[in-house]
Parts: sequence; C-alpha cells; structure tokens
Amino acid sequence: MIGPFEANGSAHTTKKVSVVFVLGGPGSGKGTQCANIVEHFGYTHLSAGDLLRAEIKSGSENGTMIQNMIKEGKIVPSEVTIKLLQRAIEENGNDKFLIDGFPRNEENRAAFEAVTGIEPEFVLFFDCSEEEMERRLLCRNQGREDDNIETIRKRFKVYMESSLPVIEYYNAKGKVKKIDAARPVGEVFEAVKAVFTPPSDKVKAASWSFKWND
Ligand SMILES: Nc1ncnc2c1ncn2[C@@H]1O[C@H](COP(=O)(O)OP(=O)(O)OP(=O)(O)O)[C@@H](O)[C@H]1O
Ligand SMILES: Nc1ccn([C@H]2C[C@H](O)[C@@H](COP(=O)(O)O)O2)c(=O)n1
Ligand SMILES: [Mg+2]
Repeated sequence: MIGPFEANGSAHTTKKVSVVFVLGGPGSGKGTQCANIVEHFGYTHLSAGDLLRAEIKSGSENGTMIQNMIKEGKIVPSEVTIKLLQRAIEENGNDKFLIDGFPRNEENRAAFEAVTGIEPEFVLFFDCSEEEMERRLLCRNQGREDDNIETIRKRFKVYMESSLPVIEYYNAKGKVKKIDAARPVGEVFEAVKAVFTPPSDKVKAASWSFKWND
C-alpha cells in the first residue's frame, strides 16, 4: 500500500492506495492491456484521456479548453487532470489503480506527487515503434478527434519531447517494467502477466507443471 492520499485536499480524508502508472506512446496498446489487467488482477483502470473526454461531454466550463488541447495533441494543465483523477480514486471503493496515460510530462509528474503524495508502485511501459503505433491509430475507428494523421504526428512529437523524459525519470529510480508492445495482443499480455504475478505464484505454477509432466 502506498499513501497517504488526501483526495480532497483536507487532512481528514486519507485513502491509502496502490498505483501503477501505465505509459507508452499513442496507440502502443495501454487501454487494451489495462482491460486485461483489470479482468485478471482486480485493478481499477483510470485513463486520463478518457476522463478528459468525459469532462468535455459533461459540458464542464473547462470542456472547450480541453477539447482544443486534445485536437492539437497538447497536454492539458495538470491541475485539471489531477482533479479528475483524484475524484475518480476517491469515488471508487477499490484501493488498486492503473493510471493510464499519466503522468504525461514533468509538470504532471511533479504536481501529482506534490498534491497526492503518491509514488507509483512501478511504471508499466509499453514500448512500440512509431510506424506500428501510427498503423494502429489510423485503424482504431473509435471516432476520436485526435486519430487523424495531422494530430497523430503532433502527439508523437509531444510523446518524444515531454513523455519519454518522465519514463526515463522513473527508469533511473528502477521503477520501469518495459514490455515489448509491438507483438500481438495475447503475447503482450503474457509479458504483462509475468509482471503482475507475485514470485511465489510463479514458483507454484512451475511446480504444478512439473508434477503434470511427471
Ligand atoms: N498488440 C496489438 N497488436 C495490434 N493491435 C493492437 C495491439 N494492442 C492494441 N491494438 C489496437 O491498436 C489500437 C490502439 O490501442 P489502444 O487504444 O489500446 O492504445 P493506447 O495506448 O491506449 O492509445 P492512446 O494513447 O491513443 O489512448 C486499438 O485499435 C487496439 O485494438
Ligand atoms: N495526462 C494527460 C493525458 C491525456 N491528455 C490529453 C492529451 C492526449 O493527446 C489526449 C488523449 O490521451 P490518450 O487517450 O491518448 O491517453 O488527452 C492530457 O492532456 N494529459
Ligand atoms: Mg488509450
């Protein structure tokens, strides 16, 4: 467990949570793999991008600003995104969260740490070539306003310039679990499972297969 987490900024509400940041380029498969992790390991999936898109739909006062930034592939000010993440964590009964697509830049990272006091347990990093990510985004077909070639290129630039340094920051702290995400979905998930399976369970699984083959 990691904490303390003061979800509403008051000293009275303290929820201890365990957080895994899920990072990787646009289209690397973060959302796809998070759905599998939720099913197998009981985490709650919070996608920063999904929360921002829901905020646009809700007609909030920040909606137009968020929409314009997403269309330009830019990163929304941390204050806005952190509030949405805090609210989602606080309203959820679970204590294990996958935070997908956040922190996206140094400002996101430092502000989240300062406001919540949360250090991620580890960072799951989906490593994939730009060519493969571009192919996937152009086929995604979910009606996202930012899945057009012009915005995709801007998102890649922001990823290289602002998001990779955050991954490097956590790598220097020994917190990054890197996954080769260029393979088919099932193969990627096998690698992901190995990261989430406690070492004691891996020993049990190995001895069962030994007995089976006996
Ligand atoms: N390993 C894979 N092989 C082929 N296609 C994949 C793989 N993983 C995901 N996809 C497909 O690629 C597209 C992008 O995947 P997904 O939405 O999970 O990426 P993402 O990292 O969440 O992207 P974004 O940062 O834009 O939200 C989807 O259409 C998904 O079905
Ligand atoms: N921390 C974040 C996460 C996302 N956004 C904005 C900018 C992204 O291009 C867009 C889509 O995110 P995705 O669904 O691809 O993870 O949402 C942001 O500003 N800050
Ligand atoms: Mg996604």
